[in-house]
Amino acid sequence: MSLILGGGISGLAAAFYALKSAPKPGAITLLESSSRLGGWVRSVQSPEGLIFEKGPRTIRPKGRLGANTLKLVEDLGLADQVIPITSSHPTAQNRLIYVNKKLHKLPSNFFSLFKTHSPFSKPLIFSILHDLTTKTVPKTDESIYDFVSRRFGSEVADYAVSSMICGICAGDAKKISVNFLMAKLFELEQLHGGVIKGAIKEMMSKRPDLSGYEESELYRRSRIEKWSVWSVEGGLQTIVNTLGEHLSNKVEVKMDTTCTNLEFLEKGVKVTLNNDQHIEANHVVSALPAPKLGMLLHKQHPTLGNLLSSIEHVNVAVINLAYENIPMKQNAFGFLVPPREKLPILGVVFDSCCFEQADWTILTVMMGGAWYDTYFKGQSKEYILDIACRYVHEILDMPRTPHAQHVEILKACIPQYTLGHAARVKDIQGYIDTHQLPLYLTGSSYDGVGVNDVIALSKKAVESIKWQHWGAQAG
Ligand SMILES: Cc1cc2nc3c(=O)[nH]c(=O)nc-3n(C[C@H](O)[C@H](O)[C@H](O)COP(=O)(O)OP(=O)(O)OC[C@H]3O[C@@H](n4cnc5c(N)ncnc54)[C@H](O)[C@@H]3O)c2cc1C
Ligand SMILES: C=Cc1c2[nH]c(c1C)Cc1[nH]c(c(CCC(=O)O)c1C)Cc1[nH]c(c(C)c1CCC(=O)O)Cc1[nH]c(c(C)c1C=C)C2
Repeated sequence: MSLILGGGISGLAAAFYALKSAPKPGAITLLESSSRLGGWVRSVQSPEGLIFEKGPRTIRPKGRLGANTLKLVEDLGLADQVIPITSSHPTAQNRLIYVNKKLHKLPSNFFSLFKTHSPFSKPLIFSILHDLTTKTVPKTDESIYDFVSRRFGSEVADYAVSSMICGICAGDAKKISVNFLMAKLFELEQLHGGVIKGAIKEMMSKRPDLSGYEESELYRRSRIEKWSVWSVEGGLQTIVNTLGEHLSNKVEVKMDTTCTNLEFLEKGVKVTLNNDQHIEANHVVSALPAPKLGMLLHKQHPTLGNLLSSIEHVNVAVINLAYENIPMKQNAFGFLVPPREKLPILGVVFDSCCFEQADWTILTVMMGGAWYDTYFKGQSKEYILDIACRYVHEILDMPRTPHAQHVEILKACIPQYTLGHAARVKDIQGYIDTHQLPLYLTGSSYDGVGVNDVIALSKKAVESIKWQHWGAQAG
């Protein structure tokens, strides 16, 4: 029997691919501790009929991983429900940062590199020249902040990159490793002696390399129509629901079932459940956050348990605000607040600018992340809502009180790939390989925090399963 732990998008995708890869149909079981599937992918319907995204809201179509997710969505029969945002759409062009009590547009095209854009003190072309003329310092790892300061100068690090890190992992660029979120830039520097030099060389080969991934009709459409990001009708929860329907009758999905201990046997693995029952399986695919998996196997494998638990995750408060018949003055994806502004909000997504919902303006305020304890430790939801409303009023001139709202604190929802993360992940995989544990890892703790990353990792994990063991025992 093949066991999948966790019914978030990673676990569901793992089950989807396991159905394809398994040598014969049958015993795949998925355990989910809560009473719903999807994990952080959650679209809440408000009493007014509005959709509030609590977690992810847009997915990138580009590259191998983007193509892979579009293939999954097409295979699920959801192609007609995809809502694309093209690269000419205002939300793809306008990404804002809030500095010195003002909103500033980040440069979005080649020509804007030659002009001075506030809050930058000189045209960004000087930062590019800085990269072209700066020698490579051989390194194995450094913080994103230090890397960007070194190659492009401190303004780019403070305003553009520190904000981007907040807008992707709610993290502090001074602590996050360059090796993961900016792995590509770092690799270009180390391989070609500079980021821009490397990017130009790589641009010569125009067609994206999709090796290992299938191209779908939807991916071709995304390239022809130049999609920037996409979602689906009903919100991203639709993908989760459709995956759930696709798996029903083929995979045994056990809801409200928490795995409380994992014990590796001479052959296979014994799983303890919250009702004190046990399941034996040939192998386990973990689609749990690393620290949760760490706790489950700590008793038998403390070294592995400690390594998994050392991958830090942060809390994010997500506050959806809705205003009826009050249009916004700005048309943009949203704004981010660079950490040096020392404000209690990370950023605000202008959801209804991307995906209209009748006469409503819908905003999502995200707060906390790496600074959650600094601003919100022990605070109530009412306090958090009040802070969100106050800043939306001050910065965007929306009424002080919204017509509808939804507040939630997502505990330990985003992993932080801090310095040394790549080495930690290597040690984790090294331990699993050395001890020949029938354990396969997926989820956002290891190799990318976005939806595309985790779906692709689930595919890779399932494809690496030694199914012959499974075939021999499941017979
Ligand atoms: C606020 C926010 C905004 C985001 N925005 C974007 C975005 O715009 N675009 C994008 O691409 N990505 C975004 N992401 C990232 C994306 O949401 C994640 O990559 C993805 O949801 C991770 O899914 P997962 O299945 O790996 O983990 P999870 O969603 O954490 O799923 C794990 C599941 O395991 C279950 N579980 C836990 N412990 C046990 C146990 N012991 N036994 C059984 N089950 C257990 C949990 O209940 C959960 O359902 C965002 C994330 C957050 C938090
Ligand atoms: C303010 C907090 C956050 C906002 N979004 C997230 C947080 C923590 C989480 C998040 N956003 C994206 C991803 C996926 C990354 C990926 O690998 O695909 C995650 C985990 C998408 C994203 N959001 C922003 C950018 C630049 C990206 C990358 C993809 C893309 O280019 O679209 C910017 C951004 N995020 C937030 C805001 C307010 C914002 C910009 C104005 C919210």
